Amino acid sequence: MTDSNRTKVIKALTVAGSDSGGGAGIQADLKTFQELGVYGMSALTAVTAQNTLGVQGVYPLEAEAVAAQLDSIGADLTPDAVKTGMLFSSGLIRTVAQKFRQYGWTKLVVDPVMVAKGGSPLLQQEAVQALIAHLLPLSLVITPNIPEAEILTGMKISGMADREAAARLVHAMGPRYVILKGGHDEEGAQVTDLLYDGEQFIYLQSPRIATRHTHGTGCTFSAALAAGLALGHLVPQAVHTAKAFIQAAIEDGLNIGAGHGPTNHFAYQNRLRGQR
Ligand SMILES: Nc1ncnc2c1ncn2[C@@H]1O[C@H](COP(=O)(O)OP(=O)(O)O)[C@@H](O)[C@H]1O
Ligand SMILES: Cc1ncc(COP(=O)(O)OP(=O)(O)O)c(N)n1
Repeated sequence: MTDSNRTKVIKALTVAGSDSGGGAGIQADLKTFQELGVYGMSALTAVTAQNTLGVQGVYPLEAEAVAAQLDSIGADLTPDAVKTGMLFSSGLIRTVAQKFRQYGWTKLVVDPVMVAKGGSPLLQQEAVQALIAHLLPLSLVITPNIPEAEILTGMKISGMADREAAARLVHAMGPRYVILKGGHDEEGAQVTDLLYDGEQFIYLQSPRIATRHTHGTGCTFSAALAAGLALGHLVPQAVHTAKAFIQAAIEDGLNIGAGHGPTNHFAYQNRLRGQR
């Protein structure tokens, strides 16, 4: 293939932590990008020692190292969309936000990762204000789960009316779209993710899957969303694909390790290929 007849390569960037177990973080994001036909790039914020049993260690990188990775990408490889995951500290959040402004990366999905499933903190408490002040105003979409929305808004969420109220409050912090994910609401046979654009609510429902193999669901969902945006889809369309991607990935979850196994990043494409 010559340089001139190459088709355009769609690229997405994840700014997140590494999960040594491969189910969440950078690893989940890159697998998801690849499965959706998007070239994946990464800027690492932290290394975690992690497996299906939990998080055994968290080792954040220096802000200088994160800035250098973003500069290397910014100087050469413009991403078509960007997502953030684990950012750990207010210093890293300020650095990342400053680089996003510098390079004009506005197709931005913020997954406000705070705590891993086993309870280990992935964002320092004092960094929540930095997230609100520096990153939310830059974001196109934010994808909190229910506990994250409670921390961002300071309100207790119980029931759909509370979720709508919380989505309004988060929207007022700057993102153009809020997706308040419903995985932590264990009521009922359906899981409902709420999409709010500042005017109307869209309810994305899917059957609740009874499984403990849900490690990395939030990372995978937000990465699928970023991949869709990179491909040029509008937010409502990209959310539908992300929901289908995560549904398939949870349904075919991987029973590896002794704890919460990861979702199956192959599942969505396997189904499209008729291999299940
Ligand atoms: N048991 C489940 N069955 C079906 N979908 C689920 C289940 N748990 C989570 N999801 C989906 O996975 C995505 C992540 O949800 P959630 O668990 O709320 O976030 P997080 O992984 O960030 O804690 C959402 O799209 C949600 O609807
Ligand atoms: C390195 C790293 N980043 C993010 C997470 C949290 O991932 P999430 O998709 O919310 O999945 P669970 O932790 O809830 O399984 C993580 N664990 N590690």
